[in-house]
Amino acid sequence: MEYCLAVDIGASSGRVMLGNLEDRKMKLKEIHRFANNLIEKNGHFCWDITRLFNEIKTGIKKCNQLGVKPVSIGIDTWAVDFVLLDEHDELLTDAVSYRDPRTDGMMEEVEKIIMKERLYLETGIQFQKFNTIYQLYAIKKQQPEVLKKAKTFLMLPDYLHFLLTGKKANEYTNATSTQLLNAFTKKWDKEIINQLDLNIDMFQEIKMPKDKLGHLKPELVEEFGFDLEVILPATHDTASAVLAVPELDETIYISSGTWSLIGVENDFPICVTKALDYNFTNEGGMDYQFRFLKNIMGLWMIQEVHRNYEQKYSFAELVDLSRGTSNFSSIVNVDDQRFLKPENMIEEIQNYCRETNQQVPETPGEVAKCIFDSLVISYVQAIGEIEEIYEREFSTINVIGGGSQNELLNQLIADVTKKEVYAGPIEATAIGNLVVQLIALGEIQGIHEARSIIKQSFEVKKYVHHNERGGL
Ligand SMILES: Nc1ncnc2c1ncn2[C@@H]1O[C@H](COP(=O)(O)OP(=O)(O)O)[C@@H](O)[C@H]1O
Ligand SMILES: C[C@H](O)[C@H](O)[C@@H](O)C(=O)COP(=O)(O)O
Ligand SMILES: [Mg+2]
Repeated sequence: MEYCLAVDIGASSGRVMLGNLEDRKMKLKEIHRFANNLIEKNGHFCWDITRLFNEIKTGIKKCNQLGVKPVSIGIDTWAVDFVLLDEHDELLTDAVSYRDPRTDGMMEEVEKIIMKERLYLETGIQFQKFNTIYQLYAIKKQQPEVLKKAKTFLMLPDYLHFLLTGKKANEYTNATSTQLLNAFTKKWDKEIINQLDLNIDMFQEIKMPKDKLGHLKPELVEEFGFDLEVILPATHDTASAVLAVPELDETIYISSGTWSLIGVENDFPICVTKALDYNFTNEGGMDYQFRFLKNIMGLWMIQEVHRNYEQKYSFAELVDLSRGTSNFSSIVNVDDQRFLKPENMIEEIQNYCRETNQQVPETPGEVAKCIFDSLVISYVQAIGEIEEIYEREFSTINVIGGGSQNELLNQLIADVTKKEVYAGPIEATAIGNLVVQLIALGEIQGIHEARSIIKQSFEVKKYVHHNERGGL
């Protein structure tokens, strides 16, 4: 019975989870949790990558207090963001966030060189202004000397694994989110990279989930009191999360955290014109599966409202406050770019409602209800697009991640879609991270057995639509 460590760092919080199998059930223990947030550094919105690494080390050391010695560790985070290293393996860049405005206008600049249709056919990746391709193009335009000096490109989980082991590689699932990896060759698309002159030599070898990257640097073995082997999970957190969906047949998943990622799992990329028009993406998964999904602004909006109210209301309290506002029904387009990084989310929502001649939310409950109702509208739109492209209906929706604790939202989804809604596992990302390690260690045969174990190990709540409640 081996213990493994999964480190899941989302945009709002990180957690170090200890996992193992007992009687063919998965046991999961949260041994460290920490906040994550943007910081302003050198004029950009960044992640405090040094603090995040120190939090990981704090979590690893807590194993000693528990008297356990895990054998492996894997780290996953959000997608697209990266760092560049110089010839001495020192940081050339900060860990700039995808919410930073440095990529404003870059998609249009790239499109002057590579047509959208071609980029989509080669990579299958959605057009988001924050994709890695546009972040790198921004560096090329704004700091050309930095791109020229770069010897190593590492996405954030790659970099954290490098800090642990000294080994460099780009993990496949996260690399697909860059919009620079070819969906068919599964390798860096050298033609696209060279056409944009993005320094092809800095990209590293593509490694797959289950690959063993290496053991800890000796000084860390000394610091922790035990060794660990890095076994690559699906380092894109959503790729890990979807591995933990207990039942995928007939199911549309909603990975509900800072973002809402809504989609289905596929054996091949879907790059048809309609998928491009609806801006769906084909992110890579373990065993070369694809996640055909759409990004929806997600619970980021309520996170910002929580911050605007200076954490006066918990997320659960904001949900409860929204229940008492049934006569409030204003809706915003959650996917409007104005909500990606507004100065003040409450004011941005109020301005939107004012500009669209709708009732302006004034109380915390009204603001929260506007967000939850508006998210469901966007989910319904995406579900309709998925069923149109697949030319079939899906009978169930599985909400995974922290957002699956929002019982009001889960019920709203069931009421409006009239589909069965399953909520959980909450820590789907960490669970998906762990199953990959356990598969690599030979403790689980493969993803089918893993999903069966997950189904028996974790609570999933069911919601059905209540006729008397009606829709929105
Ligand atoms: N008790 C709760 N009730 C309702 N919503 C909750 C609760 N706990 C967490 N959430 C929601 O879960 C979100 C965080 O989900 P999580 O998957 O941890 O995000 P990420 O991985 O992006 O950091 C919060 O923004 C909040 O909206
Ligand atoms: C920017 C990306 O679209 C984003 O990272 C998304 O892919 C994702 O992984 C979100 O994860 P959270 O846990 O931060 O919601
Ligand atoms: Mg997450």
